[in-house]
Amino acid sequence: MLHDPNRVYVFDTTLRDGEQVPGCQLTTPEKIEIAKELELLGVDIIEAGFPVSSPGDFQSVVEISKAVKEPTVCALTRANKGDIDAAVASLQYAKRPRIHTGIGSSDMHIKHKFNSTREEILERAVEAVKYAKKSVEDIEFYAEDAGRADVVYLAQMVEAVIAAGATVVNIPDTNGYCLPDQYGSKIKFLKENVKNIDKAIISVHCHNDLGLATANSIAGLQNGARQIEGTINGIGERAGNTSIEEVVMILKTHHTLGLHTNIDSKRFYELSQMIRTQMRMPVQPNKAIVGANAFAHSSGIHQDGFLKMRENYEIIRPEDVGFPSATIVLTARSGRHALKFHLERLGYTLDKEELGFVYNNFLTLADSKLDINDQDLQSLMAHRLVKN
Ligand SMILES: CC(=O)SCCNC(=O)CCNC(=O)[C@H](O)C(C)(C)COP(=O)(O)OP(=O)(O)OC[C@H]1O[C@@H](n2cnc3c(N)ncnc32)[C@H](O)[C@@H]1OP(=O)(O)O
Ligand SMILES: CC(C)C(=O)C(=O)O
Repeated sequence: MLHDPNRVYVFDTTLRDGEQVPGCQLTTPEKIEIAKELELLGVDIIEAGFPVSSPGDFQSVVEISKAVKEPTVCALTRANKGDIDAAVASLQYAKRPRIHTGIGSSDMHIKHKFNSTREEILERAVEAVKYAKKSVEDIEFYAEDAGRADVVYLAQMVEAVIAAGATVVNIPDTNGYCLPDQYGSKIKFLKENVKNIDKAIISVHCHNDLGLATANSIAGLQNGARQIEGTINGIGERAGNTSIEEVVMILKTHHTLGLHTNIDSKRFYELSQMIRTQMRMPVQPNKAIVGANAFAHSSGIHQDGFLKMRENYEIIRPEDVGFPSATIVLTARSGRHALKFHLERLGYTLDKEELGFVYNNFLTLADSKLDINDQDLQSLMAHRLVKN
């Protein structure tokens, strides 16, 4: 069913799973602004909300459906008619509507959330897909907590929902439990044992409770999944979701994987800043790809290597993700090459002896001051050794 077997579809859930984060709730106009940016980024699917959850979320899905043209607009539901009816109504203006319905698939959820049995849950899953299919062609089914589900039962569920009309089957590691090889093996098993699997796309939706969301998503893609679900900045329930910028840049960096997306990665940094501001959720400075220090070189050995050839210490070019530029930060761990670089930038050319003198003064200052700025350098130069 896929035209290009190496194309990975990007499903953004910043406005749904991301927005579940305490303090990150957005107004409809804010969501529309973000949705338009996601469209420019090139995401294939925008999960716009959970329409039954509140009148505001319902209206957001309506307005996002009107505001974007290219991406599929998706609405989340539980496996019941009321949720699905609300989703159908909210998607009435979407050019490409998708309903994302599903139910728990692990014995933990079946017994302790639903007080039910595998058989009953399988029936509810199939009924929900069939019901949604009456109104919308594109149906994604999520097998919640698939990371902890018995793989044989999971395969039965996946086969049944595809037969009922699901076009995408989402295998979420809802609790961020799996190791990459376990998650990859689960996807491989489904690919090899579900007899109608070629009629649907397998999607990966991973959480970051053990810091493995991105690694697990990649393992899923390596084993046959072709849709990845995630958020900008990795925000999401608890420890967050897979970070879209990480997955996209992994695929771009590792050509041997042979996979590609439609994402314009040069937009990542700006969008990350926008999400940070609008959702009031700071980005950790060491966050891969978009963190403030992602391209900051601060120790002498690295700075020297970077100045000789940037690829010594950069596997991604900042411009490829729209990051303003790499920086050489002067600290007490910097060496003479970094100091010389900054002094030359300010117009000073020093010989070895002069540089050594200024460097010693620089170290004394840097031991007591965290951030050495241009003004500090000017002041150090005012006291430099002047040769006769
Ligand atoms: C895996 C995910 O769904 S991630 C998305 C999580 N996002 C959210 O929960 C945000 C939106 N949620 C909400 O606004 C509310 O929880 C609502 C409107 C959906 C439901 O609210 P309430 O009716 O008050 O129920 P509450 O949230 O307390 O409990 C959830 C109910 O849904 C049931 N449920 C949970 N998941 C599913 C599912 N996938 N399919 C069918 N029923 C489900 C639970 O068993 C429980 O039912 P019960 O009352 O018979 O025990
Ligand atoms: C709705 C589903 C896909 C989800 O968010 C999860 O399982 O984590």
